[in-house]
Amino acid sequence: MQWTLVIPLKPLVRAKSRLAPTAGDALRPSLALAFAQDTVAAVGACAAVRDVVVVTDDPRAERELAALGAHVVPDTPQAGLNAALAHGEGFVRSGRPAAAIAALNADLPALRPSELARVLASAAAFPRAFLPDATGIGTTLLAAAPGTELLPAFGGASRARHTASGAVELPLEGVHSVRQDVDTGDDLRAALALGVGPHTAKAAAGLLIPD
Ligand SMILES: Nc1nc2c(ncn2[C@@H]2O[C@H](COP(=O)(O)OP(=O)(O)OP(=O)(O)O)[C@@H](O)[C@H]2O)c(=O)[nH]1
Ligand SMILES: C=C(OP(=O)(O)O)C(=O)O
Repeated sequence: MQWTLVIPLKPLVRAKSRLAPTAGDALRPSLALAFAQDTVAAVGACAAVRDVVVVTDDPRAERELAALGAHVVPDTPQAGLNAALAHGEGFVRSGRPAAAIAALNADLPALRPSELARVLASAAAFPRAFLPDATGIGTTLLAAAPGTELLPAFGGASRARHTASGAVELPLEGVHSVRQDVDTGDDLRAALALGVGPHTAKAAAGLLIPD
């Protein structure tokens, strides 16, 4: 099965607010963009991915992510992450009603194409499936097979919400790079230890991240 990935991204000035103590307001937008660039580049290099749709209103992100091959769709006037994902899903399925769709966070700077391919291959066995984040509280990926609505319920404790909504939690080991989202300084340290992509490596080079 070939997948269309839908990746939501907030305007960069508002993104990654929980990284303020680590990055400060001057660096944070560039760091958020770097995470998204490394995420989109890894997704584009995954053999199981047909195409990538980014939902964002940010002009700088639009330019940089389109240069990596993403199709960029403006956000919906309806606020919030789940509205943005439903909007991206609607855009994709208005052209290809039978598309297999997976929503993926834009803050996965250590993402490896081979691990994403394993997750998507496993998701293909279910109508709706998801992968919990590294903390075990949230979600990094939610997949919907052809003919199934995505019904995204991201934000905060979304693992429990996705389970309650009937999505199957993928019981995978060894896919750390797909689970390691970066919200805090500790998350960034964990992602750097896994090995981040070139954009994040450059953007994070000047940061002092205590052990
Ligand atoms: N298009 C779009 N993307 C969103 C929106 N809200 C959150 N996102 C994206 O959804 C993913 C997870 O978001 P969060 O972790 O809640 O937000 P964040 O900006 O990454 O971090 P915080 O500011 O620390 O909450 C990230 O890729 C965000 O950029 C929204 O309203 N529209
Ligand atoms: C959006 C989510 O996560 P966070 O807010 O922790 O990035 C989520 O896990 O559903």
